[in-house]
Amino acid sequence: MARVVVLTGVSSAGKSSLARKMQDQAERDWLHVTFDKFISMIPVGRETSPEWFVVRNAAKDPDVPEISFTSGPRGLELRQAMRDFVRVAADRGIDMIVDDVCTTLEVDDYRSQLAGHDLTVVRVDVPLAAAERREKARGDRMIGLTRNQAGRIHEGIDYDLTVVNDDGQLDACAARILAAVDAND
Ligand SMILES: Nc1ncnc2c1ncn2[C@@H]1O[C@H](COP(=O)(O)OP(=O)(O)OP(=O)(O)O)[C@@H](O)[C@H]1O
Repeated sequence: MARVVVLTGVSSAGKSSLARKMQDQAERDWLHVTFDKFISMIPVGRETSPEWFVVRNAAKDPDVPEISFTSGPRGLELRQAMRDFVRVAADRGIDMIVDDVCTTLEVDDYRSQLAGHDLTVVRVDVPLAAAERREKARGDRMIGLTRNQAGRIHEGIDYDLTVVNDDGQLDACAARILAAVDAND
């Protein structure tokens, strides 16, 4: 049985940062599996297309940028392939921290594929203002993606744990998740 922690939250919530912090803090070796790496395997410049991932202006107010990012047919297959990979690696006994932006569909699939493993699904929350500040500061993110995800991704999901990764809270959030996983042992 493997231990798998799925970190889900809006873009710039700090999922990757948290995963790396958990790796630093933990004594055991966790593999960090991130959707960013799967996207980076697509030929550069072709990531956004009707086939892979579709970017649309979703602004309700012209002064408030909002961008929707949805999967085309190959994007859906790639997302499924990432979850399949997580299942295969877990079956081989590899402990993983997975960072992904999940809706109910993805969380339900992780739960069904990882039945028999020790799975903890964590909502990585953050005040929208802090996430939007980070989104701007990063310089490599589409402005308005965080706001669009914040309005829809958490609906109907039953989380095992919620952490609020506000500014300065990275160490504490990582420690809290690791403690929750250890408590399952
Ligand atoms: N607790 C924190 N305090 C301050 N800055 C933070 C905190 N957590 C993350 N950040 C910063 O926020 C930015 C986004 O973090 P990160 O890449 O971890 O987010 P993410 O949720 O993985 O985003 P994406 O889904 O877009 O990949 C980074 O610049 C990171 O340094």
